[in-house]
Amino acid sequence: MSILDSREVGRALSPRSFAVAHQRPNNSFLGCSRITDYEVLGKIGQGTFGEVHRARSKRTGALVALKKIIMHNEKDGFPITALREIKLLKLLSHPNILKLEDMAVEYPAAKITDKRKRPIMYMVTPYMDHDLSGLLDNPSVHFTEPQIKCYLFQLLEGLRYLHASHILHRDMKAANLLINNKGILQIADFGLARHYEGEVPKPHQGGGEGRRDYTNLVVTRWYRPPELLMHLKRYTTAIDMWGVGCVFGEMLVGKPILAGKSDVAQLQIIFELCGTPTDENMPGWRSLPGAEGLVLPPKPGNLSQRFREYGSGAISLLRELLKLDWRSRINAIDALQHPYFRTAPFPAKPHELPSFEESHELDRRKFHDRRAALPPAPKGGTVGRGPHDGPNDGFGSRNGMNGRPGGGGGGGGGGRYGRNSRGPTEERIPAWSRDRGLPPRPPLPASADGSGDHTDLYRDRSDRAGSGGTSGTGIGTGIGIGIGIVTGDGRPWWITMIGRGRVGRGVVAGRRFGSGRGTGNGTGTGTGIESGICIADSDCGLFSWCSIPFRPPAWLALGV
Ligand SMILES: Nc1ncnc2c1ncn2[C@@H]1O[C@H](COP(=O)(O)OP(=O)(O)OP(=O)(O)O)[C@@H](O)[C@H]1O
Repeated sequence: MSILDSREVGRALSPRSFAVAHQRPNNSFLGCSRITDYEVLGKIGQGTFGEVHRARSKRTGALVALKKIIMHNEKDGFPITALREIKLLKLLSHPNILKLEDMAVEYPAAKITDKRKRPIMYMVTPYMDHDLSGLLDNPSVHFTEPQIKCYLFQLLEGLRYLHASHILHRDMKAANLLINNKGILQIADFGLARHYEGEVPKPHQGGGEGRRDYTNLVVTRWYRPPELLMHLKRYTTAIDMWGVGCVFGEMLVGKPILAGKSDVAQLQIIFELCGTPTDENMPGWRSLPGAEGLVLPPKPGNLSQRFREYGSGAISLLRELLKLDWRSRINAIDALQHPYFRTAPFPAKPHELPSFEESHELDRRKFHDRRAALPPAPKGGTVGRGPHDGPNDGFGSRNGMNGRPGGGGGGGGGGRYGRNSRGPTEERIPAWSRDRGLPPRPPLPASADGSGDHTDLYRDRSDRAGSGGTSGTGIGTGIGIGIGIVTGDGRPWWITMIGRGRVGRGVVAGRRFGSGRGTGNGTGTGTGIESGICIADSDCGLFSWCSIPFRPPAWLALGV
């Protein structure tokens, strides 16, 4: 059965079969390069994750973005959230999803004085000229309706693909939507994404019912739907659709439409816009844990009033996206069919859109002073902006590239990929919010609460924080020998290595040598030897699996 067939019947694929069914073409992922294969041109983002740099591939001349994976505490090993982001991105292939093209490794300097022992890994993606949040902050940029429709349509196309592929993004927001000067929009930042085990959305059926519990500590507050704010754990793809509604409204008015300063305030302003919950517009809301003690006199929302200047089509779609009832909230399939896209003015074609001055989170600072009315900065201070990265700085002075001045700037400790600079319930403000007043991400849970979301990010982070549980992730160097199966067309092709490791399956980067021979279109055997670094997720068992392409130059593969 093809992946499409399985989507149609809505069967929840296991993560492994999902991965197998989504295997990207071999030539779409370079493998693992050295950082010196790229010429670093400058920093474009500094978030909680660390840094994003603009760079040029010395091999192809193409502009790329390098996202550094920070390891705040080397003992914790390679962040599991980064592992998941890499694994998911490597599997996905859609024009509206940011493509992971390569991984780049920066090895520590040989000098004895260099305390850094571990290599630094960078995710390599195509360079995009803007993120939507930065673009909206640029006072010289004014979106037209055809332009908004064009971006929104692409966003929905990307999300339809993600949801049909059983993936929840869980951090839908303007800052995570990248746009280039060819008018293409791509969904980025899969650090909170995860495999979704419920049924995939079907036409005219909204988001449907959830099948299992996940943590509700996801989604940046201003884009967080009411069911999450009221602690629903059995949520669905509808949580991303709420975020689309917030982004749509933001494109219309030019700034975030639901900028709550606390979770309680967030619910309040949602109810002002969408009306207070009732048994009709949000069935079952009273039994949500977060609804306890809420006394809400029925009150209609002011959405039509607030958005009246944008016309009935926009209001109607916005209303569908911002439905309090997550079960009947419109899904991406139906949103793409909404009359809004079929009435004049029609969506622009991407190539018709104007190009703009680059707008990234660091560029945003230059717009700050020019901006008349910024939304107020949310509470929370700059928590999460942890200590200096120290040995994990990257682009070390030995290669003379980019030269982060004296290691200054803090490197964004304690972000999604780290944990040590904020308390378990603290929230933090990403770097970009300093300029635009964007909200903190969800707080870490006080404890792993056994919600059943065993593979969840926060759950894993709290495990790593020492509450027991698994032994964490690891990174190590080693050499391995494996035998495996070769599939292909008679020529050496793929071999799946099974090797014993200190850590479980995960990212393996290094040089591999091997040989194998397939029989026709069937299978065969092969042997191989690998050396390099292995970054893995220790809750996955003792054995490491890696598929090794023998066709150069791809010699990195992610285990699934
Ligand atoms: N491929 C890219 N091209 C251009 N800019 C990029 C690219 N990837 C990321 N950026 C810039 O870096 C910023 C942060 O990237 P990303 O969202 O992936 O990291 P993050 O750690 O998840 O950030 P945060 O947690 O602070 O939202 C983006 O908002 C964008 O401005």
